[in-house]
Amino acid sequence: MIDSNIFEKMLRKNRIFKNRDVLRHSYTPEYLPHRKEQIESIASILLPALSGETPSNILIYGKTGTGKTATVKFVGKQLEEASRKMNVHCYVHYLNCEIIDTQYRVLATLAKALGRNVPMTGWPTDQVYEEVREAIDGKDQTVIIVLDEIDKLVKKGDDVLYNLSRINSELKNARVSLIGITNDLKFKNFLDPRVLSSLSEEEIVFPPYNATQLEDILAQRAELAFHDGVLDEGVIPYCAALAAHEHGDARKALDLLRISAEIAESREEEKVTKEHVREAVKKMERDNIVEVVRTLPNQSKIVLYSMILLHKNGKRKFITGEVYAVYKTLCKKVGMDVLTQRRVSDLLSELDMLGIINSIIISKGRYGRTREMRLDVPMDAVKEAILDDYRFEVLRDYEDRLLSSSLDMFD
Ligand SMILES: Nc1ncnc2c1ncn2[C@@H]1O[C@H](COP(=O)(O)OP(=O)(O)OP(=O)(O)O)[C@@H](O)[C@H]1O
Repeated sequence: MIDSNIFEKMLRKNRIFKNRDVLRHSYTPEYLPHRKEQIESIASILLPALSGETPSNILIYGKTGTGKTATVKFVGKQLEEASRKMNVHCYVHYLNCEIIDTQYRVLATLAKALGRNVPMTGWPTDQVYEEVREAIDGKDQTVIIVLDEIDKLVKKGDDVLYNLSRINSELKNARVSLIGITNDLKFKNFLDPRVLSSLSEEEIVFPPYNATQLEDILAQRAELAFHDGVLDEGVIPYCAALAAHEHGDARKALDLLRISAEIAESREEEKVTKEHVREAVKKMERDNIVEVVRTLPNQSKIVLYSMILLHKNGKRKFITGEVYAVYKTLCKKVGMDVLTQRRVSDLLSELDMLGIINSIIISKGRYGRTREMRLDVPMDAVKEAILDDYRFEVLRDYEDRLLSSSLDMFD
């Protein structure tokens, strides 16, 4: 029998997802359960925009995944819709300051959004600001500028916030209102007090979701994302409970649900079960640790790799001296400076704090104290993350030899 088309075959197997995109971070839902209060507060602050008045600036804060961005985008869309119907000019411009993170970029992005031809580098900042001011004041309009992750802008010491918070005094025809969003309240301490008082004319807090609220959010999204009857009964409550336990983060809850379903799909199973959720948790933890390992300084990577070799050699607990001996050999192999044992001990403390190793301090009576460590990571994934760095590639060939030579000394 001739095999049918590969895509058709794959599509037939895909019985889980009806629309995977609605579980992605980029999707803005049409309806936001449990954010009625926040939606109404923001809308009532912005309402004057529809009658040609200047809305107060708003500072919004709350932990990650509490729906700040989704809510502001939702209200912004509704405002633009209402203004179109009423024939008034209201526009919302959304900027993510994690990406657009300097005064110049903020102004140039705004200028472009307002139809001005400004290059993304090269002009004097004053000139770009002038373009923005002119473009805004070109007609009777209200422009709402949303600065998401506003703390990223402040940390770079930019005074764009100062300029934007004063722009209304230089406008004749138009009005500007700012909405700052952050999950880092400490950033207020770094803010110019004049900017702070202007920006926080109104403050709105987004509390974390509890498990029941997360269940509603997941259920609403699941209806769009999955074919009927695909989710086992306990799956949504389980994802919601796990995410509620970790700061009530809706993004985490949605990720858990999506990854659980992807695991079921990849195994060509017809239902998503709690077992898939448990595996999704492990996968997310593994991915997190691998991400942390990738960003470690090189010296820490070598220290960690030394422990992986010890572990591979059958050792489950090790002390600093043992790690140090392997570390020294590895440093020579990759041509890196050898740090003192004292420094390596500090690096071990850092790895402990990051949760990559587990260590306990053991008292040896009059011989002092020593640190006993165990590795607490998905070994192969972490090893690959370290060896991914081309400078450490060489260790791959040496692994077996290093194991037999450098560990002899502990026998
Ligand atoms: N009430 C809700 N109803 C439906 N989906 C929601 C709700 N709250 C959050 N979400 C979804 O959860 C995810 C995270 O939300 P959002 O990006 O708005 O959080 P945030 O508070 O801005 O987080 P961060 O501070 O990390 O940027 C998004 O996919 C969003 O669509």
